[in-house]
Amino acid sequence: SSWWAGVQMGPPDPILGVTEAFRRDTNPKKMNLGVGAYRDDQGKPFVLSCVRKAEALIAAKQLDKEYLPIGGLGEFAKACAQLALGADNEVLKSGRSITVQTISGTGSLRIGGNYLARFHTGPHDVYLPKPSWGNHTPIFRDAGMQLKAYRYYDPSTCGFDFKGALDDISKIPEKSIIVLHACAHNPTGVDPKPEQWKEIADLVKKRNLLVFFDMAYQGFASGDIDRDAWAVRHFIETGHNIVLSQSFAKNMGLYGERVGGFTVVCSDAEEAKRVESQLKILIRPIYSNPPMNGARIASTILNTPELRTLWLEEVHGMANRIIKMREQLVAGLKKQGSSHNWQHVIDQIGMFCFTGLKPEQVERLTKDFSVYMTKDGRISMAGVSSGNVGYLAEAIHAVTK
Ligand SMILES: Cc1[nH+]cc(COP(=O)(O)O)c(/C=N/[C@@H](CC(=O)O)C(=O)O)c1O
Repeated sequence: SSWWAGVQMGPPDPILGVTEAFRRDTNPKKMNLGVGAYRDDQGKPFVLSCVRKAEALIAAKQLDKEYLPIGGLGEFAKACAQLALGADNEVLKSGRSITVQTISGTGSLRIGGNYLARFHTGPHDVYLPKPSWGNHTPIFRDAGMQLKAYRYYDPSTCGFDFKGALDDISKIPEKSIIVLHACAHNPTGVDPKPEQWKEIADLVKKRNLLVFFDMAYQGFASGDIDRDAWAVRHFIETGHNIVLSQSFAKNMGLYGERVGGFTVVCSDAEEAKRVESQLKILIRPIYSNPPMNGARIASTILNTPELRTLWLEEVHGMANRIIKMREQLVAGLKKQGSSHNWQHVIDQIGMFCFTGLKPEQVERLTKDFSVYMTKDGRISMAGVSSGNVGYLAEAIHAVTK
């Protein structure tokens, strides 16, 4: 018989599989609110002009195609860490952190998971918020870690279950790993307020937990890169030696270029060197060294003043368009005569809106209206435009009245 007779047909990815189904739909009014990828008001993928300008600058240099170091493009890794921590952060000044370029955010989380599996001396339990990004679970599971959860989202308010989170975190065994979304929580769009972050930071310290920050939307949440990094910087300031994954997929629109970074904040520069050596030993037998193109683009943007300024304007513009769509969707639902309270659609932040729709309502939206979203009722607001927001309001009202 064949080698692979025993291989089962697996299910489509909960997020990326939505796009596959969307592509097969022939309804001209179809809407893809599945994958978290930005679209402009014409519903088109958006390549930032700072990216195009950076590409031209790079092309003009006629650079070679030599291998990058195992840890990636040095100027990118440095700029990546400075973006997250702030250029004047003592961690960077004292050289007590290491940042390696990774294959976007997913690659960063996976390298991080593999690193923890090999070197973390505490329990190999990774506590995710409930709910979290769907891919977090298979990433850490396949890295050999155990998955646990802490309460995060309150379905009754469509908001943050602060009390539940504190209760659960206060019971997490010492030295366990806790994953925190730095900003624009996926899938709920619900972020702790600064005061709540402060309490979480104190409690995590008391519990002596290892913090794994996932920052995939810096700048994209509020439109302000420093504001979106506030929690990461607060935890570091209050003495947490965190690990951090970053992605430039969304905030620079570099989805397919796969640009990301993984950072370990250490006790001192000597420890950072030892950690760096082990990260390189771990990466070398996986993909040896990362792809250069996207890292060169991101590094050129971050390190060229006028491109950085242009980028900040563009990322602010993307965030603003999403916020406008939130407001227009709620206005549309009111116009339809919906009696529900949709305030959470406006209050939530970042790419996603956790609508609160039940699976059967999601099912009807797809079947009757060709509106595609993940089963948990998450919609990527980036897929909403002034051209289709009215139709979306009509569809949501139809399945919720
Ligand atoms: C929280 C979070 N972290 C990391 C990633 C990884 O992205 P990368 O492209 O590897 O840098 C994503 C992507 N989220 C969107 C896309 C996806 O699922 O892959 C999404 O939730 O739709 C996240 O939402």
